[in-house]
Amino acid sequence: MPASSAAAAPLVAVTDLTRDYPGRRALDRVSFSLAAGTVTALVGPNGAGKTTLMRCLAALDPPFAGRVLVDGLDAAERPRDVHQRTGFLQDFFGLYDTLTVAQGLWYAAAARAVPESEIAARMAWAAAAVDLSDRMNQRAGTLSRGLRQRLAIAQTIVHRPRMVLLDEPASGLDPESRMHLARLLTDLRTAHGMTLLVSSHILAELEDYCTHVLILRDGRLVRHDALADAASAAPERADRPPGRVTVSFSDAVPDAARRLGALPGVASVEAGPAPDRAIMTLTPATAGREADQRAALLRALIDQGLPVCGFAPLQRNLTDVYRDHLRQPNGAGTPADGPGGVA
Ligand SMILES: Nc1ncnc2c1ncn2[C@@H]1O[C@H](COP(=O)(O)OP(=O)(O)OP(=O)(O)O)[C@@H](O)[C@H]1O
Repeated sequence: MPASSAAAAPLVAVTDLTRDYPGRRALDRVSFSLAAGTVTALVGPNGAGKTTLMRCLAALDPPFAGRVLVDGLDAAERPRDVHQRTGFLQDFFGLYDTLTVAQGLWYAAAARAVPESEIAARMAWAAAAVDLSDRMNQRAGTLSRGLRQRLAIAQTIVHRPRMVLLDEPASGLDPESRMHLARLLTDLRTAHGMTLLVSSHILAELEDYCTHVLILRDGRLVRHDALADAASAAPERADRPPGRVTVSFSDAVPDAARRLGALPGVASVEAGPAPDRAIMTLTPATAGREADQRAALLRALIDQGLPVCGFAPLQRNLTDVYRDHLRQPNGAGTPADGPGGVA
């Protein structure tokens, strides 16, 4: 269990959650918990069950079997209480086109039982969070696709929920708005203590703000880890991905690919992105000997008289972790509730 999640009490506890649609099992005995104050990337191929899981957590769909607890409340028994603690941005969200931004925010806050005396302050906060403060009087139906998305996010968080579920929140946003969204989600966690579950097919984007990753495949949970642990814990198997290092030189190195490729322990060399930089893929090392292998390579670079000014192992990122799991038969990775799981 990652140390980072050990101390915090779980805000969400899911046990053996199973959900069927006619003729199809969408979730199959899914168990995990989300520590308060974490941001979890929910990833998996199309049809893996991500939206179904979010709907069950949001107490919109009752489980066929199993249990969902949010803040200690059973979602099947107390759905309205769970609604008040939850903000859910669905992938196909609806807005009332004839309402202005302010009216939409007021309606969302009132529907989530925010006391009337607090609604104006919450509306101002949510509008500022998504950079819509100057459009309070514009009708939703006249907003662009990206602005509608931002309004929907503001409506999702206006009641300051403890748990926020966002299904593809970045779709339709321009690059600047996506960066803004990443900052907002980080802020919701760090400044407001919210717990977030975010699905997206753009893994690089999730990496900017997620602390954990949860991988679903065919309705089953195949991995749930703290992101740093998931990225460093390559599974012990024959096709374990080799290590990579990035090396910078203070001057361009002539004939770099040949010279670097001839060094001991180097399997291949990618030039660039600049002429004074290279990415080197190492030959497979015995588990636990990767650091020795890198030390030997650094010594060899210096012995060759190469002007090394930077040398760093390339971290495996979320994309690598995900690709790893897709390569395994039936997507079987570290069991979600095994040693690598998050409690
Ligand atoms: N209303 C429904 N009736 C029948 N089957 C459904 C229904 N909703 C979802 N399913 C099926 O349940 C499975 C899980 O669907 P879900 O929408 O949860 O997947 P997802 O991971 O969110 O997919 P995507 O990435 O494409 O949005 C899929 O096989 C889907 O076809």
